[in-house]
Parts: sequence; C-alpha cells; structure tokens
Amino acid sequence: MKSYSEPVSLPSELLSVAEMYQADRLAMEGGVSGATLMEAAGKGIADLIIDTWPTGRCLVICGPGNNGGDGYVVARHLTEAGWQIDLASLVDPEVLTGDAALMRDRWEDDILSLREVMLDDLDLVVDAGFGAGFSRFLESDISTLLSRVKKAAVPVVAVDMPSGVNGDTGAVDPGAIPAAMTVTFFRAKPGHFLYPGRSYCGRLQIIDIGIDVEYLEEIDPETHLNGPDLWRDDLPLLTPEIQKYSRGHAAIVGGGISSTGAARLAARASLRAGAGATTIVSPPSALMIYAAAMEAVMVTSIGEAGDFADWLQARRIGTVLIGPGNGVTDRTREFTLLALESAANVVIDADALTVFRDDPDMLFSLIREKDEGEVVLTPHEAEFERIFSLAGSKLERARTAAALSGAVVLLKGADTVISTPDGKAVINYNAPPYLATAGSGDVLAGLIAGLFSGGMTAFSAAATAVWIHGAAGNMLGPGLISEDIENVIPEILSGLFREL
Ligand SMILES: NC(=O)C1=CN([C@@H]2O[C@H](COP(=O)(O)OP(=O)(O)OC[C@H]3O[C@@H](n4cnc5c(N)ncnc54)[C@H](O)[C@@H]3O)[C@@H](O)[C@H]2O)[C@H](O)CC1
Ligand SMILES: [K+]
Repeated sequence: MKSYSEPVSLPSELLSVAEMYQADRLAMEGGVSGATLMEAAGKGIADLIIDTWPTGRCLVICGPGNNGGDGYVVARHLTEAGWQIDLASLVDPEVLTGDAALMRDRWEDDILSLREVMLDDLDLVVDAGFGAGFSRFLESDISTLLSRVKKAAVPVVAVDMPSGVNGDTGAVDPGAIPAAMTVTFFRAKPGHFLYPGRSYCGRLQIIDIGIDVEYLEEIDPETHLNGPDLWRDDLPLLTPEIQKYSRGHAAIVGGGISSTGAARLAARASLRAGAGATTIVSPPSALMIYAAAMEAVMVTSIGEAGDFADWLQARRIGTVLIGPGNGVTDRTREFTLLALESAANVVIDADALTVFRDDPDMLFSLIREKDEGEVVLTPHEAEFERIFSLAGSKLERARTAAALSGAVVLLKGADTVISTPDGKAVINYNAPPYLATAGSGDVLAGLIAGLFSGGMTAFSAAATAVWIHGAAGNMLGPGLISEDIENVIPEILSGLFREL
C-alpha cells in the first residue's frame, strides 16, 4: 500500500528563500566560494541521476540565474559519465553573470536555443530553468517548451524547485510541469511541502553542498516540517504516582439530539490521547443518547451558560473542546465565551468558529485577554475564510491569523499548517487522503484536547495530534472511517514512547 509519509530522515528545518540566501552568504563568508557551492550542487545532482537512471540521452534546460548555473555543472558531469547531453538555454547565454557565467564557460559543447530543442529519443530532462529566484510568471516560449516536455512523457529532474513553483508559498505557475524528482540543497523549502507545489516535486532529495549546519543557529528558521523530533520530549509521560485527575480533565461540549456523533468521536480520542478523564457536556435533551453511548467517557447535562461556568471551575476542568456538532447557535457562542473566560485551555473548532463570523474581533480580543490557559483554533479552509479572510500562502495566512487572534492556529488540509502567535510554524506532511472523511476533524480536535489536557503546550499538542492523525490514516488506509482512528492510537503512542 502506498504510504503518504516521507522518509523520517528528512531534516525538520524548512528555509524560506531569504533564509536560504542567508545560508549561502554565511557559507561564503565562512570561506566556501559560490563556485564551490555550485559545483557541489551540480555534481550532487549528477550523482543522484547516475544512481537512479541508466546512462542515456538527457536534455538540460538552463535558465538565466544560478539555477541555470547548476544546470551547466550537471551537464558537464553527466557528459563525463557517458551521457549524451543536449543543453538548451532559456536566454542568450551571454547574459549570464557571476558563477553561472563561469560554469557556462566550463561547458565545452553546444548551447541550443529554445527553437533548436528536439525532444525525440530523450531519456531524461533536467529542469535548471528557475529555482529560488523565480518570480512573476513563466513566459510563453518557456511554457511551450515545458508543455512539449510533458507531452513527451520524459522523466524530469528539477534543480532546487520545478521551474514556476514558488519556494516560499508552493504557488505554481500554470506553465509548470511536474518533476519525477526534485533535488534541493542543504534544507528543504516550504514550497516543497505546501500544495500545489508539493505535487510538482515528485520524490524530494536534499543534498549536502558544503554549507555548515551550524549556520542554522544563526538563521533560526521559523518553519519546520512536523515530526516527532519537534515534540517527542513534551509527550505526557506517566509516572507511578499519577492518578486520573492529575492527568487532566477535559470537557467536550456536545451537540443536540440530532448531532451527537461529533462529540462522541472527539471524547474517545481525548481519552485515548491521554486526558485522565473526559466529560461530555450535553444539552439536557440529548443526555440519554450520550449516556447510553459512552462508557469511560463521562456525561453531564448543562442547560444554562452560567451553570457551565460554575461547573468548569468546580470540576477544575483543564481543557475545553467546543464546536464539533454544536450548531451555530447562541448556546455555542455563550459557552465559547465562558470557556475563554475560565482558566482552562480551549480548543475552538467547527461551529464554535463559524458562530463568530460576524464579529471575529470579539473572539480574538477575548483570546488575547485570557489570563490562564492557551487557545487552539482548528479551522478548515472554509471556516478560516469566514473569520479571517486573509490573502497569501497557507503558511502566511496561518501565521497572520495566529498573530491576529493570539491563538495557536491549525489550518487544516493535506498540508496542515500550525502557527503560534509569534510566527513559529510547522507544515504537516504525513496525512493521506483517506482522512478526508466525515468525523475525521472531530477526532483531530479530540486528540488535541487530550494531549493538551495531559500537559502539552498548545503548539505541541496541535502538532502531535496532527501527526498522530496522519499516522493513523496511513496505518488504516483505504476504507478508513473516523470510528477506526481511535483504535490505532495506542499503537502509534507506543511507538512514540518507545523512542523516548
Ligand atoms: N542557495 C544556495 O546555497 C545555492 C543556490 N544555487 C542555485 O541558485 C539558485 C538561485 O539562483 P538565483 O540566481 O538567485 O535565482 P534563479 O536562478 O532561480 O533565477 C533568477 C533569474 O531568473 C530571472 N527570473 C526570475 N523569474 C523569472 C521569470 N518569471 N521569467 C523570466 N526570468 C525570471 C531573474 O531575473 C534572474 O535573472 C537556486 O535555486 C539554486 O539552484 C547554487 O548554485 C548552489 C548554492
Ligand atoms: K528548476
């Protein structure tokens, strides 16, 4: 079965284009010349190609900047290894400057213009058109060449980024074509993991070109790839003295009689994830349904908002999850406001987000003013749009939303992004499409509540929950329904604890 997770050995730091240029600069200040880096980049790609494909005929497409410079190096090393190379330049080669011009001069064979390119009998294409420096749009003659390559169905190896994919945002020019393999340098970039860019990269390879890892300390990257290395040490560890209430008591606000499933899924996930106790707060009319359906999960009936506030305090509730199946109602709104005024951590999902569509600022000011406890917002794209309506990449929008609201924002999708208000962000990459099913978001919200309740920070709880959710999706595969997810959580947690 196809797994949607990537090799765990990928380094977690993701560098923005600006941070990558900084790494470049630091390496050069440290005495490694630009030409040495470019030589290592091109040689590394050629070696990967030689390891992956049998010797054959390859077209190398070179652009106007240093990405093109890398292409000249790849072409030279493949020629030395016995490949037959056609090299085409997107621009008059005379316009190249710096290291790229140097590598062009070291290329002793012909340089074709776009019009001269023949695509018959090719075994491979190397796309060294544009990388980190891509901006604006692909001009029509370049798009035409790329579409001919796509039609010829020859595998493409992209240098750094497929031409037309933005390294910071994952935005894709309509003329871009998917690569079989993308080879990037030192560390991956957000655009390799944000859709649609991610689906253009094929297999991502990161190669060492001689930039010292110690520069990462100075760069202090703001974005990481989600994975256990980021939060394994924060997992709630059980000690012999522990008892259920010291593992935290989570409250899941339940919906009315016709929509009780969401809170039930969330409550089970909360217990599985490590809340010592979990109670569903039911409207009086639905109490019998919840009571009949739940075993370890407790149920309480609360009608009035004021009683909810008293109960949160009396039962020393550490974490409240509100929203799943709750309905866009006054009750949902009032209960959310009271949860925010309490000392508890709050996970705000689904209807509890939508209920603030007309006055999101009121929600945000309560979050920012909250004395005790942290807040996680877990919108999908449509819910996000209702309360934030921001432009930009998924990463930028999640960051801005977190800064604006004062909450940890988890913007869901195949490339879920989680950001703290001060801009620390992770991109998740292990979620398979099987998770796009009814109730899956309710389970995710419950997982966050359980981990939060067990003592993790908002950011760690959110990142851990998304990763566990993805791992469960991969384990279960096709046919997954949301009810299945809780059953594989113990196995996933055991794996994580074993690594501690
Ligand atoms: N960072 C490193 O450690 C190393 C990076 N290498 C390679 O260098 C590129 C980045 O090079 P740069 O010259 O900055 O950018 P590009 O080559 O991607 O493109 C810049 C070039 O293209 C022009 N341009 C941009 N967009 C367009 C467009 N839409 N249409 C036409 N022209 C466009 C722009 O004006 C410039 O002239 C990185 O990706 C790596 O591949 C190293 O060699 C190794 C070290
Ligand atoms: K490229």
